[in-house]
Amino acid sequence: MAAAPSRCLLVTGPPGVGKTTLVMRVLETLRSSHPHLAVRGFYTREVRENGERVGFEVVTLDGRSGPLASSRISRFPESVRWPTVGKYKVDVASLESLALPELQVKEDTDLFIIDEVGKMELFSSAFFPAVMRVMESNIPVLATIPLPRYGRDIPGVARLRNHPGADVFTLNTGNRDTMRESIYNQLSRLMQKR
Ligand SMILES: Nc1ncnc2c1ncn2[C@@H]1O[C@H](COP(=O)(O)OP(=O)(O)OP(=O)(O)O)[C@@H](O)[C@H]1O
Repeated sequence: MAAAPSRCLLVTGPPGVGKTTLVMRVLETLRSSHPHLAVRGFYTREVRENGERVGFEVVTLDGRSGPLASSRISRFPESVRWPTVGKYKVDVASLESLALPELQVKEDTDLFIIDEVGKMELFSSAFFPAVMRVMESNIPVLATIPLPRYGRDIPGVARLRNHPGADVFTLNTGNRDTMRESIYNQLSRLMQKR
């Protein structure tokens, strides 16, 4: 008998390699082949003004969005010490209000999408425990994580990468289309069992 496919699929790769694009395309294909899937989760996308990246936002899979981080100082009162990543200040409360409800483990969910578990998201002390509960549930999950920098993972990310139930897919521009097919096939098998 073939081994059961892993239930936690983690996509990693250098910045801009196409992790979010892969996740969204896999989701679109899954939704057309399995129209009744209950998918929950979120993805993050850039916010651009006049061609310049000025921040990131969180978008839930049911279409709600809010800020994740911004380089526009005016959004952030000086009186508060905001966590920062590079030039961006991170709006942890906004992330939590959108992402945490999406990560609640409910048995009527067929698939979780978590894009991404990165430095900004991990400023929320509630975020990583919520991701771990998803990883340890019996519900399939497709998540993105950053590559280690200078050979070191962000601490929470290392736990996900080394999770016994996880398959890690490392993207580069040469393999991202075949990776997408493998990930789709693996998730499709998992969806048939649900
Ligand atoms: N398979 C692909 N073929 C052609 N272009 C692609 C492909 N995947 C992604 N791209 C393009 O590469 C750019 C970056 O893609 P994407 O945002 O998905 O990368 P990412 O790895 O999620 O980035 P980040 O590390 O910033 O989160 C986008 O402009 C996207 O259209």
